[in-house]
Amino acid sequence: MVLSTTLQSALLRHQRSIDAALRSTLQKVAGATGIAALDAYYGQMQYHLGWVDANLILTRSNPGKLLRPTLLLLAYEAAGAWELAKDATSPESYLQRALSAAVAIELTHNFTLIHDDIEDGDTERRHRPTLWNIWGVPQAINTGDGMFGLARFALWGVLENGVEGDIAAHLGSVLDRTVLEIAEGQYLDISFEQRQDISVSMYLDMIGRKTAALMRCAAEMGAMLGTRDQSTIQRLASFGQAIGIAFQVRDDVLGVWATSEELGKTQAGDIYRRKKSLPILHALEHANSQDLQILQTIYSQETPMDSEQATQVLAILARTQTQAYCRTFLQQQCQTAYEALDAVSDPTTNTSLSSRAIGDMKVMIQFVETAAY
Ligand SMILES: CC(C)=CCC/C(C)=C/COP(=O)(O)OP(=O)(O)O
Repeated sequence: MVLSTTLQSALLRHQRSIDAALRSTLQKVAGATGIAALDAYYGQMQYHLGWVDANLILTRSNPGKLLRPTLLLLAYEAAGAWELAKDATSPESYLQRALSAAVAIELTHNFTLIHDDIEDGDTERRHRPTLWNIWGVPQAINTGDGMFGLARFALWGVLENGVEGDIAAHLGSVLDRTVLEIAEGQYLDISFEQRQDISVSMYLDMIGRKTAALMRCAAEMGAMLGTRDQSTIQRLASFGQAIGIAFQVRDDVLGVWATSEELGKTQAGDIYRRKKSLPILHALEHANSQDLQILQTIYSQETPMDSEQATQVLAILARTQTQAYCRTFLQQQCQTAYEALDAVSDPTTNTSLSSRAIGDMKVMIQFVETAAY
């Protein structure tokens, strides 16, 4: 994903704190094992996170976007971390309350990616060999499991950082429920590959679980750490859900219509891969009988799609006005996200900290929205 400079600066603000908290969480657990034979186990986690190379040698780190934990910290600020910030001893010390939850979110995300790469048989992620590709499937499954355990373990760090017991327990239940939802989404996604009867609404439900649930969870957990006001928590959770769906649909739109320069990969790549993403599902629902037959024939073949077939598919997408549908849908999600944030903004009580966080979250929406024009 190529990020705009405004989005980059919004993401950058918390990147260093999240990165440091992630590293110290992993180091604490790895350092406590007492046996050198386990260094390579935690080394695999570090490899997946981009900190070391395949020989477990420190590498010039290219930290991921840390989008989800940043979302958690922004929701925390937006929801009322300012109350704590007022008494904070240093400008950033109020963040401490939320950092363990931010780490838990990022580790949860990465454990699902480790397992996803195995399930999809993907040999590369972020331009590097995947974990299973280097260390084999059994060890990669185990490292993914360990990272899930570490994510849950990390969350309880909130108890050492002033978070009340009832809130900590609730955070745990929201995170666990979300992992279940992500796995439900993944189940649906995999099962859809074998089916020809997937509707747009089934697809939207699936991405709501697989992709948006963790963004909603991040925003909801951040809000829960910042306030006890249920309507604020719900609004930020809705924002997370809407932007999560929008991120996925943006990906779907770019996967079909972005130019190669915009995408950095093959144009219409999702068509060539026969990916059942939103555009194709919309076209299947709206094509006339002749076009439907062409689509079904092309999509049921096992042989690689050639450029003539891809052109035919693109022509059907044009006849079904699928691009306009996707763009309108994307705009609607962005609108929902903006409205949720506006409902959180209260000019009479908001401080500069929460206004800045809301501003940064709006930058995220603007970034997603650009694919709608
Ligand atoms: C329970 C599990 C394993 C869930 C996987 C969740 C997930 C978001 C996978 C990545 O999705 P993707 O396949 O659409 O993205 P990518 O292109 O990054 O693989």
